Amino acid sequence: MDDADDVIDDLFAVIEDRKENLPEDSYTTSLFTHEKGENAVLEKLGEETTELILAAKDDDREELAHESADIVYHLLVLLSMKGMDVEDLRAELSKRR
Ligand SMILES: N=c1c2ncn([C@@H]3O[C@H](COP(=O)(O)OP(=O)(O)OP(=O)(O)O)[C@@H](O)[C@H]3O)c2ncn1[C@@H]1O[C@H](COP(=O)(O)O)[C@@H](O)[C@H]1O
Repeated sequence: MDDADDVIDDLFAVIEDRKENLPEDSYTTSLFTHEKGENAVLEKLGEETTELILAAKDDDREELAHESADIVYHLLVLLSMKGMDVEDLRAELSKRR
């Protein structure tokens, strides 16, 4: 795997590190410690999915890529919150091939 292939695994490792160490000035930490609990990340996923749909309707490929990345990041945070791993996602996708 080259650097680009590693990017999702690397991002998940950063998220796991934030969960364990809760550094200040980290957006990821703010999600793990949010007073709304997991609802904060669920709300973000809802908002960003709406933004993704609007970008698709506008045929705005740059915005579509931006919102896709926001969704993948927040999805990985959600998996981490649930004690799941990026491997669970990979396994589920592989099963469907
Ligand atoms: N991939 C992401 C990532 N994607 C989105 N976000 C944050 O998610 C929030 C998205 O919420 P909003 O859509 O409301 O954001 P916005 O600023 O209004 O932007 P728009 O979507 O409206 O353009 C923003 O604050 C983004 O900074 C992310 N924050 C962090 N990461 C990754 O996580 C790593 C660790 O980040 P920290 O935990 O902040 O150190 C970073 O190095 C990145 O690799």
